[in-house]
Amino acid sequence: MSAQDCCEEPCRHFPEDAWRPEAPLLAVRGVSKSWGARIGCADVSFELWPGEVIGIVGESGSGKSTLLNCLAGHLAPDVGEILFDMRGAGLVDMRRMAEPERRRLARTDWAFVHQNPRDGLRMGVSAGGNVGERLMAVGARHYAAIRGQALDWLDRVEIAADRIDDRPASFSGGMQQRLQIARNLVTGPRLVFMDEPTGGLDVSVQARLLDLMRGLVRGMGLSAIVVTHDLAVVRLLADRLIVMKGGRVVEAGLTDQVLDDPQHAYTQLLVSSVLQV
Ligand SMILES: Nc1ncnc2c1ncn2[C@@H]1O[C@H](COP(=O)(O)OP(=O)(O)OP(=O)(O)O)[C@@H](O)[C@H]1O
Repeated sequence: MSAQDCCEEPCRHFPEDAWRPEAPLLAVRGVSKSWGARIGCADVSFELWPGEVIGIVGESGSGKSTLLNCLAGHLAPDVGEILFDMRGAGLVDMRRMAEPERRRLARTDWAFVHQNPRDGLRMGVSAGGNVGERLMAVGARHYAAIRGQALDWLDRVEIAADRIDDRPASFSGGMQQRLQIARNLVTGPRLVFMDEPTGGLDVSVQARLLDLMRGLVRGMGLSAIVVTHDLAVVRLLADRLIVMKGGRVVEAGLTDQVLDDPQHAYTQLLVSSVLQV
């Protein structure tokens, strides 16, 4: 498939300046991270393709967060390569990237949705400011345009326009999480990391958030890596699934295949422990 026959212009699956048919967006090769004798994650390899969502699942302590934090540059792996398809420069090893460049990526092409919205929002800044700030980080300067885009994004995440000047501390947990998503997606990042995005929310709030996230992910053709212990989240969001146990990948494949016909005993246990996925 080519950019021409993918979707309407501009095509987010195949951005013109980054179009390389054979290049994954992210290539992870043999990544390991330990704390002393304790394994965080061990020898993890996979590729993420443009427009693809990969879910990482496993029980508590299986290494999901360690891996995600290595991928997002929050932790330095002990060994292994994490290659990102930089615009115009091809796959670049993140370990060789200078810190300012990595920070610039985190503000522009990458986004990180934290489980706790307080970790991803500026609680002392208005909702509109939280969204606008990210736009300013990529060069937006025109106040009316920034406010207009912030309003548009608040609407997309179902936050009423009259809350634009309110601080997130006055929002419910679900609203805070939706605001964090708006802040992250407003600049159209090429890669989104999500750490338990629905964790800590009531079940009904989770369902609404998941529905919203699915619409945004599919509508924007986002590439994302979603860490969760909730199989319902990956069933709805992820094209492919990586199952971790004890820091290692024990099974990987298309989400429906892995969940409907799990091959590894641990995956079978995970799936059977959930009544309905
Ligand atoms: N900062 C740290 N110092 C020491 N050990 C750590 C640290 N962070 C994680 N670990 C260890 O690494 C292993 C993997 O932990 P990790 O948090 O990645 O698992 P997880 O699957 O994300 O768990 P959870 O779902 O509970 O967040 C665990 O044994 C954990 O104790």
